[in-house]
Amino acid sequence: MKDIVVIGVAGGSASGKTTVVNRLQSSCNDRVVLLSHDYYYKPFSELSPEERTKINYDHPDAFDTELLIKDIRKLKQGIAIDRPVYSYIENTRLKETVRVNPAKVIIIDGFMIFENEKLRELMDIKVFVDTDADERLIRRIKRDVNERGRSLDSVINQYTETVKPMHELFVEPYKKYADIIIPRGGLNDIAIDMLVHRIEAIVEEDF
Ligand SMILES: Nc1ncnc2c1ncn2[C@@H]1O[C@H](COP(=O)(O)OP(=O)(O)O)[C@@H](O)[C@H]1O
Ligand SMILES: Nc1ccn([C@@H]2O[C@H](COP(=O)(O)O)[C@@H](O)[C@H]2O)c(=O)n1
Repeated sequence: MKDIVVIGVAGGSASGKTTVVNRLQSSCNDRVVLLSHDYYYKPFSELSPEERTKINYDHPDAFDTELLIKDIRKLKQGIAIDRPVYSYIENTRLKETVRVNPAKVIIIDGFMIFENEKLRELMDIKVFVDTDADERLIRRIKRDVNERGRSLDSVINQYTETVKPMHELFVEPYKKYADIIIPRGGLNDIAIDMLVHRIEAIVEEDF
């Protein structure tokens, strides 16, 4: 039996990670499972909803990365997990969980997944989705206003106060660990096709 392969997909907020991962998943169907670092945001349930809007969500302390590491290790041992479900609208974890069964390829996505050494060491292939900051900001404004229930002012304040400075501390410096860098994000067909072929080759091997 071949080892399970873990692929990490990092890159700044709104760089196109989800778009890349969805395209990888749809080419490889149920042979690939996805765990997003964002599922593992701490619930901060001891704080009021108002207090939770003020948290720095771009700092490593906002995540329960130890739980993600434990869950990846279980999947690698062939054990199913129940992963958390996170709401960006309520800024907390929901009560339900989602069962994730082991698969030959595990994709981990998250803007700062290369920052944590223990997490990084679990990854066999590291991909960084690289998109200019101005494009990421425009995409983030549209997404957070349309999908995450945020006001324009709150998105701009959060970006200048935490997202941008934390990106410079915890995302950009760790790009050097990537094996593959995808410029321009989710619409880079050539880079995504190459990755899909690599993953297809892995899942076609004898299990
Ligand atoms: N190449 C692109 N051009 C324009 N918009 C894009 C592109 N790639 C992604 N988007 C949009 O930008 C937003 C963020 O993309 P997403 O894939 O969710 O990024 P991430 O997972 O890195 O935060 C989404 O609303 C998505 O539809
Ligand atoms: N309650 C939360 C939790 C996270 N965020 C922001 O989400 C960004 C990460 O998601 P991407 O899909 O953009 O990688 C991160 O930059 C956090 O600022 C939030 O706004 N609220």
